[in-house]
Amino acid sequence: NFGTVETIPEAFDREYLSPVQIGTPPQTVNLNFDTGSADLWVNTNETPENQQNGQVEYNPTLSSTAKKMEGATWDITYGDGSASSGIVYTDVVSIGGVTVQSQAVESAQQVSSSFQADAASSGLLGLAYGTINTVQPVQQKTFFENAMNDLASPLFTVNLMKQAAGSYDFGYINASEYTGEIQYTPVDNSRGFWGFNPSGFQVGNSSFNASSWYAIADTGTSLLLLPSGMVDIYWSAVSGAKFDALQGGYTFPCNTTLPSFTFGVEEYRGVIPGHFMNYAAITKTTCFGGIQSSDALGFSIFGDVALKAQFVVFDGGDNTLGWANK
Ligand SMILES: O=C(NNC1=NCCC1)c1ccc(Br)cc1
Repeated sequence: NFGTVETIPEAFDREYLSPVQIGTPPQTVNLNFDTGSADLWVNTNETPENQQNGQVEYNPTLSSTAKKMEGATWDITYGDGSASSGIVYTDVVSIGGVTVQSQAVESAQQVSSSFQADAASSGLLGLAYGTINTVQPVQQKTFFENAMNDLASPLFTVNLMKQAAGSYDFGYINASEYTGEIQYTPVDNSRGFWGFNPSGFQVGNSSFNASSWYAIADTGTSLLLLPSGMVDIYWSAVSGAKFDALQGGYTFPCNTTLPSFTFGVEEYRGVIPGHFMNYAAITKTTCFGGIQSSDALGFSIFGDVALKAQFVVFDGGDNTLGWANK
């Protein structure tokens, strides 16, 4: 079978939320689909009231198919320092018509401040490899891994949009969502991520700089995080741009016209329009850049700033990533 679900951007395209049905009768919660992690966790009736801000909850006691996973716990810390932890149930989970009968659904008994403040998001749905799922003592599979063998094709596609509804498709490739040919490239999943080797980059219409490095495709990270050498070259082309230690990255005058950023995947060239690199206004006149350094993280992240300019196939059958413009 196959299915599709819409994904809606929050302010500044900071994150994208998609409706997920959990339990019997189905309870719908909006979750942040995250190809950079592998836990499906939700705010529930067990999440302390003082750690919530109106989020919609999943209540396993109201689901006839919910089963507590005795003795199981989870505890996750994300790359931005946010964290959550709790206990585990299994229940029926459906996304866009694709159903997994017994999915590990992790109930949050503790969530950190950024999750507490995010009223629209009821939790995260991990789409990385289950080798980095945090459930103990028995590690659990992701929704995609549980669904994969029943899907028409063992893949999902990500079509994020700038300030507009996009979609996650499971089990099929919708040719109307991209232009040109899809460039497939091998995935290095040794760290549990959808890792790949970009082949270089280009700022605006200048020459292409061939270079091979390691990066991950991560829908859960908002920005495009690259080695500082590339980031410095990009922002050196923007008059008035500067590294602002107080803001923790490059800022630039909001009225500047920004150059595009092109990345290579083998011979393919993915183009990110210049205005996608304006992440958010800090003041009326100063804006925060969407391309920032990944040096502190250890490797590059193609987050939403890059992904919303692309159609990306996450193929769990042959462990490849497919890239196309749109
Ligand atoms: O945590 C990561 N991605 N997902 C999310 N971030 C914030 C909430 C969800 C992440 C993954 C790999 C690396 Br390297 C850095 C960060």
